[in-house]
Amino acid sequence: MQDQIPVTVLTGFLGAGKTTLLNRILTENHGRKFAVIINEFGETGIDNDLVTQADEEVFEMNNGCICCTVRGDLIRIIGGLMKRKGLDGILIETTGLADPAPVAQTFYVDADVAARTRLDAILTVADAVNLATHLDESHEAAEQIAFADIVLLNKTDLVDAGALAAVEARLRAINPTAKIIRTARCDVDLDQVLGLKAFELDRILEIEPDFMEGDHAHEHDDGVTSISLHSDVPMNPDAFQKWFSTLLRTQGQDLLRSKGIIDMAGEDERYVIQGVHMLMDGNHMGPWPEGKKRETKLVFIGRNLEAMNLREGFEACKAA
Ligand SMILES: Nc1nc2c(ncn2[C@@H]2O[C@H](COP(=O)(O)OP(=O)(O)OP(=O)(O)O)[C@@H](O)[C@H]2O)c(=O)[nH]1
Repeated sequence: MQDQIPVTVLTGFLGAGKTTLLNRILTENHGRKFAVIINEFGETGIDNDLVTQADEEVFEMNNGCICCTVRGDLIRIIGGLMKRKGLDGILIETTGLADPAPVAQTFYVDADVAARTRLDAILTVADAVNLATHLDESHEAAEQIAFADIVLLNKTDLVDAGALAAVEARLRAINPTAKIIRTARCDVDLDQVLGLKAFELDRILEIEPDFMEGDHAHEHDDGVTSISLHSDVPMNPDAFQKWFSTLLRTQGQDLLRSKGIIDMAGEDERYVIQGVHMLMDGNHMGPWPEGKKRETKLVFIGRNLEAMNLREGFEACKAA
């Protein structure tokens, strides 16, 4: 029998810090070789560009939610990876809106995948600032916590001790057994999150008795949609910053997540913009990769997006 490759499923609500953790894992000097599979919500993939391109191969799946339509793709990608030599592990980053159960199920119900891989742990990143709201508004957020073997209670730098204790109590009420690790920017020792042999089928069967029975029907929060915007014309930096920050300030409740790679007129480097509700981050990310054309890609995920005139606002930011 060949060694089974350990698989870590990395989940957590939109903007919690999954890509931040992934980058930490990929850049640490551990000498291990991982393959990374990323599933994003929204037709334009941004995370692939935001993940530090170490030696790892990154597979993107953008044409549907990993827990529904793309399971076939997932099985195919894993099937291809099985043929590789020297792979130490597979990391799967799910969309922030995924229910992790069907993803975990893939490692049991598909015979080939089950023979060659071992689900090591479901690792959930929780946003200490927004978790309570997400739990109130989205059942996926609760499922991500319920199924976790490990929870990184992240963004501890943004909340005070009382708020942190309250959110941890809420986590505990949903999942009494997961190990909870408090982090800022997912600063965790990798031995605490990888190679744990933490996933236990019995515990999952207690939460979801029909886990092993083929396709697992589940519903998504229909109110959440995404809009992807694209431009080959550079953006006017002042106009863009003003539009984006006003948007987050006024619509941040409904804008669950926004992120983009922006081609700012007159600037040599790529500009990465990130929003989680009203909080915004913007940074230069180095020069455009050789052979890659300069272009702007921006994705918004949230509720009531149609009413925000996103396309019109974006068009108005183009440099003349
Ligand atoms: N202040 C603070 N910001 C953080 C922390 N962790 C992540 N961020 C920021 O939060 C934003 C979202 O982080 P990501 O790692 O992209 O989150 P994600 O879960 O991958 O997001 P999606 O995949 O889009 O759902 C980025 O701007 C990060 O820099 C943290 O602990 N503290």
